[in-house]
Amino acid sequence: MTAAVIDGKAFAATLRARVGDLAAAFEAKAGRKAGLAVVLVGEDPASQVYVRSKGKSTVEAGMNSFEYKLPADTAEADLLATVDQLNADPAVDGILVQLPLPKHIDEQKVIAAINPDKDVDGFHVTNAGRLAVGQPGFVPCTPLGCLMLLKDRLGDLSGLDAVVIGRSNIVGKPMAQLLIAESCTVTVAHSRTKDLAQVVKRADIVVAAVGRAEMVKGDWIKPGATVIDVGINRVAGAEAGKTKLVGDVDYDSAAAVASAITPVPGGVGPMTIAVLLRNTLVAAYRNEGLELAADAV
Ligand SMILES: Nc1nc2c(c(=O)[nH]1)N[C@@H](CN(C=O)c1ccc(C(=O)N[C@@H](CCC(=O)O)C(=O)O)cc1)CN2
Repeated sequence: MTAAVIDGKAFAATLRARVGDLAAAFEAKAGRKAGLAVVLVGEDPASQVYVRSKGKSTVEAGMNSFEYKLPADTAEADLLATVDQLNADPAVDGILVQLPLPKHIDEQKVIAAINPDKDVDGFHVTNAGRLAVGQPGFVPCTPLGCLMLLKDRLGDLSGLDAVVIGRSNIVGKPMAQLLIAESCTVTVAHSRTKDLAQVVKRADIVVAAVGRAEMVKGDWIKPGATVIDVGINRVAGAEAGKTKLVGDVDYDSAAAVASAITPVPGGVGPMTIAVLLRNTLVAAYRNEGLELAADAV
């Protein structure tokens, strides 16, 4: 079997276009644009790229982008003051603090300071709780993007066996919650899971979010399974001095067994920013008390 390639880049472009249409409708109804504030602390090169891309995509979708670039030695209290200021700003519907933060800043404290109704990253404990009990809130962008790709590919997920490899607050745990809500039978595996290969072999759906380059091998995959690779690992390329991006899944061996698989790059990654725009749009509608159909975006 050669797996179908799940084209996250194309899906994300369609989602961004839909958000753009609804952002225009929002502006017509509310008399203002939806707004996303992104805060970057420090000069991590990858974070700079992501933040630039978020700003550009936000503007392209017809929303306002507010960028705050703070030096790496910013005091935690000053970052918290910036978050407070954004919480109080009615032009700001969504707030995102780019992670990782410099080591001297307590990430959990900063996330806790964001108004949950502007927390378009879905990282606040209130939104984690809402997801766990099935209340409306914000769901972290990467796992929600994975779920959109899965539902687009498979339709109804109920009754399927799903294994999520990784238990982070940002991907693994919310991914498991989303799959439970879709009536999958969910196993959360991680670095200490015994017989990981055997656990993965049971799964109709594999979501790899473990952060280890090409760890999941093709002979771990059940024939016909759908494989979602969340990993983004930079490794040495074939040419001396060159690097390349690979996922957490050994793509070639997995693609020989799976029925469908996301590539890296071009799979889950582009969905993260598209879903961020979607969450910001939803925040704007909610903040203005405007109706947005549940299946609109
Ligand atoms: N506050 C947040 N911080 C971080 C998040 C997040 O969702 N919220 N996620 C990641 C980084 N991230 C967005 O911030 C992100 C990662 C990857 C991509 C992406 O499109 N990747 C491309 C490859 C890009 C490349 O060439 O390097 C792909 O996979 O095709 C977008 C956004 C950590 N921090």
